[in-house]
Amino acid sequence: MSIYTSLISVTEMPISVIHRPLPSYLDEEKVISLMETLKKNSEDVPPIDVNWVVGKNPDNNYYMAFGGCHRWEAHKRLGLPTIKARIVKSTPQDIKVYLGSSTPEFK
Ligand SMILES: Nc1ncnc2c1ncn2[C@@H]1O[C@H](COP(=O)(O)OP(=O)(O)OP(=O)(O)O)[C@@H](O)[C@H]1O
Repeated sequence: MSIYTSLISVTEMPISVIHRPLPSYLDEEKVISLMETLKKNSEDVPPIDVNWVVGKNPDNNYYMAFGGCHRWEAHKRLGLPTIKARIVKSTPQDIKVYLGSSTPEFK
């Protein structure tokens, strides 16, 4: 088994547990087009990347997404409860690349 299979997995995740700390800049036509694809051929829409950090307390799991803005918005507008996610096991240092000094404390 490759190391990657233990660190990365694709799953349907409840949208409500994923945090998106950065604002999305959206191309309206792309959002609408993605909504159509989700309705007709949802398998054509690949998973978004979700960074998973385990807190200092190992019971605390943090799920964060930085890209996939259009796919996220299309799911939200359709009222879908879950989104296909590629979960990437990450460290607070990985999150710092995106958030710098705004990186939260992972308790
Ligand atoms: N109707 C569609 N319009 C755009 N992309 C589509 C559509 N259907 C399937 N896709 C796929 O969905 C993915 C969209 O990725 P894309 O990088 O364009 O946007 P995003 O990642 O959701 O948003 P952003 O890049 O702004 O964070 C691509 O892999 C694309 O092939």
